[in-house]
Amino acid sequence: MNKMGKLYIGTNTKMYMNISQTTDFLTKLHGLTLDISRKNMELFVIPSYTALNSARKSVPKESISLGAQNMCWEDRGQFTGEISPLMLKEIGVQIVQIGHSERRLIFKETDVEENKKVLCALRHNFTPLLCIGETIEQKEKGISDEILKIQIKMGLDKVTPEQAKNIWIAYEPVWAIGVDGIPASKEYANEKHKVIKDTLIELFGETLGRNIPVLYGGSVNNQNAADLIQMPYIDGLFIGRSAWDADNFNIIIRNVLPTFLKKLKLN
Ligand SMILES: O=C[C@H](O)COP(=O)(O)O
Repeated sequence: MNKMGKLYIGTNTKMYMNISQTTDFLTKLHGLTLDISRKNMELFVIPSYTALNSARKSVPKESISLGAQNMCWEDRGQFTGEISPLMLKEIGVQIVQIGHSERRLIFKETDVEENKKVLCALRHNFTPLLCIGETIEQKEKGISDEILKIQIKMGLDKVTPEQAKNIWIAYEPVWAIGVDGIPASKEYANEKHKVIKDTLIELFGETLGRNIPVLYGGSVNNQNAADLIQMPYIDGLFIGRSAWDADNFNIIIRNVLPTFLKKLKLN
């Protein structure tokens, strides 16, 4: 577990919410969670690009951190259709999601490209949320651990220990994500989180490596959220569908937080 004592919990709204849906969602979520101290919780939402500017104005950044779903690794230039770090800076985005499996699989992004984005995000003082995870084929071949290690080592290539303090990792097994996903068992997820932590420790040393937050994502819901968070190597949850209704997200947060705080006390 990370030693920062914070529950990391957030959602990526993928390509589902327009501007008003996003601001309504954020405003409601902010109101519902006002009484929860942010000392113990980092709450974040990653909306569509078009909604980001209005989203930032709709809720205080101290309440809900905002992230972009992707970012170009160059500041400016001939990159039609891309969004630069400077454009995200202008809006006041804090997090940049990098390498979601939908980017890797549908848009054929590679570990080398994810690494360029990670380095660029760090250069601009964003928190890169690097997403990693094995496909079902890789799992069945028994190479999940190797895949995770490659995605971490390639994705974080040339990241200095100082920069590593600002990184978050999301472990999202591809077979667990979305409408056809099967949630990973808490034991399986915990085992893979340990592989990830061990790899981070190998790269950045015991203290730094251990303190990089590793979040689990993939069919998290009201039923499995608290079970997942009680596991020693799971620092947070990265949720899709179950978090897109603010009331439901609030229920998940309130289910998870006491379990997380209890785990903190035991450590
Ligand atoms: O970015 C979030 C993940 O893809 C998880 O989505 P899901 O909870 O709908 O499976």
